Amino acid sequence: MSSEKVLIGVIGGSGLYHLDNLTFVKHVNPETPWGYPSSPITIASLPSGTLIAFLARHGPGHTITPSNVPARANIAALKSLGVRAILAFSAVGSLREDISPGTFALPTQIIDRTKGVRPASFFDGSIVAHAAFGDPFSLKLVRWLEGPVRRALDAEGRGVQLVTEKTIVCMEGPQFSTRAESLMYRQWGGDLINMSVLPEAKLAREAEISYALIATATDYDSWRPHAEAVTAAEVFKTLKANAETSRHVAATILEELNAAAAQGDILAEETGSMAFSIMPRADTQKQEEREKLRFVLPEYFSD
Ligand SMILES: CSC[C@H]1O[C@H](OP(=O)(O)O)[C@H](O)[C@@H]1O
Ligand SMILES: Nc1ncnc2[nH]cnc12
Repeated sequence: MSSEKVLIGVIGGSGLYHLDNLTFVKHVNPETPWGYPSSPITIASLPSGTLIAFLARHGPGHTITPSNVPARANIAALKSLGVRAILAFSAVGSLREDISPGTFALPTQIIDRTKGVRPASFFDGSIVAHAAFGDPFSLKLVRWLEGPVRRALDAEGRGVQLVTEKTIVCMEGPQFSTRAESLMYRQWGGDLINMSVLPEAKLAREAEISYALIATATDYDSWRPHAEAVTAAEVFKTLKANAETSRHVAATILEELNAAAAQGDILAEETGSMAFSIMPRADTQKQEEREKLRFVLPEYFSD
């Protein structure tokens, strides 16, 4: 564990393997009870000297498939550094005509289409917990982000639009969806699609970390009649510009985000949220399981 606490963690997705305008401090690679994170975590300082943590979800050279991202180690490692709020970025497909490639979105709902092959809980032994997940993103954090992200996009001057209140489908991959699936997700109410927001968002909730996603649209997936179905080449066309804009957004808002997290209100929904989710059998809990869980939730599993 680090002695310097870092409140804000940033997870970079496809195309976003580093941030700009930060002073590099060090790399850390905490071993967690769930293994090592996707990559060493970069600790960097903002102009004020405030530290933030950056983690590349697929590794710095994009060598980890969405199904193999060590999400438990990633979230546990960030929590061990003191992280209380995560701003995650993701390249996503659009399921709506008005969300054109290049658009940024702050989703508020998720439809889970992963296939049960990803470990999705810290509670996989005999200590049972049922985290609330009706609102899978931290709504206070999402609402807070709207203004600063919109202002950052306006200031960049590329005309990038921000849309809110959207539903993201998380599919297993690594292959993209069929046309029939893509059409079905639209009927279900999906607006965006990726392969990464789960189990990341679930694990952040279990670790009592406020979590929000900036979804950056790269393509129209495969639902449009008479249009090509999505290919990786199509995604790559927009990925670089989206990553540049993501870096601009991060550089613009992180100082303010850290100040808001330090003040506390945007963390309020998640802090303490697991207190009534863990089945109350402390007397029978196995010591080795308590030790593992102490790594992410010291509040509930300290002796
Ligand atoms: C490169 S296309 C599919 C890939 O991109 C997204 O990654 P991330 O969410 O980490 O930006 C999507 O979820 C898939 O993993
Ligand atoms: N169409 C798509 N489906 C799933 N994940 C994606 N990431 C970027 N575009 C995607």
